[in-house]
Amino acid sequence: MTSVKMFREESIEDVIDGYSYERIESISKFLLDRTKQRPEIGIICGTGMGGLADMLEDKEIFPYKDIPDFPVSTVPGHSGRLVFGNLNGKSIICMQGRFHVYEGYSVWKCAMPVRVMKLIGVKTLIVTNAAGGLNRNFTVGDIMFIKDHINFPGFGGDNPLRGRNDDRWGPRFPPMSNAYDLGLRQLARTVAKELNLEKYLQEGVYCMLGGPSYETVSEMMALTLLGADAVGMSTAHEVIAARHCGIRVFGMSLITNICVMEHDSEKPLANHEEVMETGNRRRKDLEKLVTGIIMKLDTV
Ligand SMILES: O=P(O)(O)O[C@H]1O[C@H](CO)[C@@H](O)[C@H]1O
Ligand SMILES: Nc1nc2[nH]cnc2c(=O)[nH]1
Repeated sequence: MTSVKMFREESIEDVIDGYSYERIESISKFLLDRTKQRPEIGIICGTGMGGLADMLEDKEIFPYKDIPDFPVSTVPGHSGRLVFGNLNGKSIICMQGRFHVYEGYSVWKCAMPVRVMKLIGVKTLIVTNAAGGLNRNFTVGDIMFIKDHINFPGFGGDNPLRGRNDDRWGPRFPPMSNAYDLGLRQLARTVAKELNLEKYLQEGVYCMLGGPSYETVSEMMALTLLGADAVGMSTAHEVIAARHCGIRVFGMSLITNICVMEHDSEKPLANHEEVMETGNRRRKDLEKLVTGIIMKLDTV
């Protein structure tokens, strides 16, 4: 009996080249031929934060499964659609669902849509995620502006830029020490103040692990020693791809659960239902914050 393959198998060329420039160009052309939007702002929705795409007006929706050569989303809380639309007159492209390495995709494949955004014309990327709070001062529902990341898979060479470098995207060895734009963070802080959201605000370091298992107690303690304030399974690869091709980045984590750093504790364990529930509960404030930032983007 023959089995049905869901994914095109990766050839050795794929592994070395990732998605070639031309392959990504044809995906962006497919989209540009089918939308009237010409967005300069991109949004990636974290788990349970798909509402950020729902708030767009005049939506044009492309399910990932209908975009040639695009991966598909497999995680609850990630709808799997590219949504184009307007937010108070500004043209936006939004990934309502991202790709994670634990889904079985290569890290360069997970980051590939960021390059599609680049060829579509995106100049600023707003990246959001759900994350576990490691910092003792954090509370469930806090919003952490990301000032830096620790790309744990990258320590072992699992970097989205691995493989042949195409200079049309950016240099072989891009700096990453200013990945999260200071001006955008300052702008976001001003907007949060205006919206009375200051009490939820945190700023810190996001650590990306491969997942899908949540952390052991000893792993959480180790991450804290390394200087991480929040932990998740995404974002760093997208930000690296964005910075490599010159897109400026604002990132924020919704603290959906607090990491329990005691052995043999009887406190509830991390779970995806809590992660999605917190996303839903905090959705309105996140939407107001993102809208406010987008409205003032021209000022920085
Ligand atoms: O990072 P996002 O996609 O927001 O989701 C986070 O939440 C999921 C785990 O509950 C993981 O996918 C983790 O990365
Ligand atoms: N790795 C990890 N990812 C998360 N995503 C949301 N919460 C968590 C968490 O506690 N750990």
